[in-house]
Amino acid sequence: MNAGAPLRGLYAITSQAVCDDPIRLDAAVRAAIGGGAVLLQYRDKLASPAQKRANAAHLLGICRQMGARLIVNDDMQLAAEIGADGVHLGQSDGAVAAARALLGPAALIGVSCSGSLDRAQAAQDQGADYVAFGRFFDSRTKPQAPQAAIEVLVQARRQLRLPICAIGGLTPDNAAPLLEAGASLIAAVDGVFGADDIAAAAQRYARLFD
Ligand SMILES: Cc1ncc(COP(=O)(O)OP(=O)(O)O)c(N)n1
Ligand SMILES: Cc1ncsc1CCOP(=O)(O)O
Ligand SMILES: [Mg+2]
Repeated sequence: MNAGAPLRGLYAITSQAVCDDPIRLDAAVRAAIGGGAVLLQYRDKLASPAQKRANAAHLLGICRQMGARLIVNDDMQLAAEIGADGVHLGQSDGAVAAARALLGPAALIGVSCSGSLDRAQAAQDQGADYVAFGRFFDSRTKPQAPQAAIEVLVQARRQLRLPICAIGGLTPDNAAPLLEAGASLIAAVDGVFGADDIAAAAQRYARLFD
């Protein structure tokens, strides 16, 4: 995916299990991008700062080689240090303005909005590049995340100009209505990285965008 290409397609987010083993991480991410993921998020809640830096830099190399873009979860400093394409910010991960000042005008800054249009409007006003809503379904990765209703996507599409990402329990079999409702990015952890055949799983999501 070229810098500046529309934010549309499969957004694969690393699972903790793949992050915990650098060799497995390499193979899994290559399979996900090979299968069609256009964005990769490095989400790793357990590694040491040094290991995270090494993993993130390694993933950036894979993304550059394979034509995907790398977003770092939570940590704008790490995104800046390795020259990632962007950062994903939840409610306690720092401000959009701070990330913009650190990462520059070309960086992709995503913001979690759960089910809140007000948060999404604020994120857009502050200069975010995409907003993420969810979880929409049961999620093995984050079962305690608050549930959002599909209708929020319809309203967000009407109200906002930013690309909309849907997340939370999304599979190739349940994601189509979310695209119809207004999402242009489908984010998945377990559906991609929990699959026996990661490339085939990614391909199934990617076909939703044909
Ligand atoms: C694409 C995308 N959407 C939402 C999230 C969740 O972010 P956050 O609320 O900060 O929770 P953690 O992922 O940090 O546990 C995300 N990471 N990516
Ligand atoms: C990080 C996050 N934020 C809301 S749901 C979720 C987890 C998504 O993972 P999965 O695709 O496995 O449900
Ligand atoms: Mg976060």
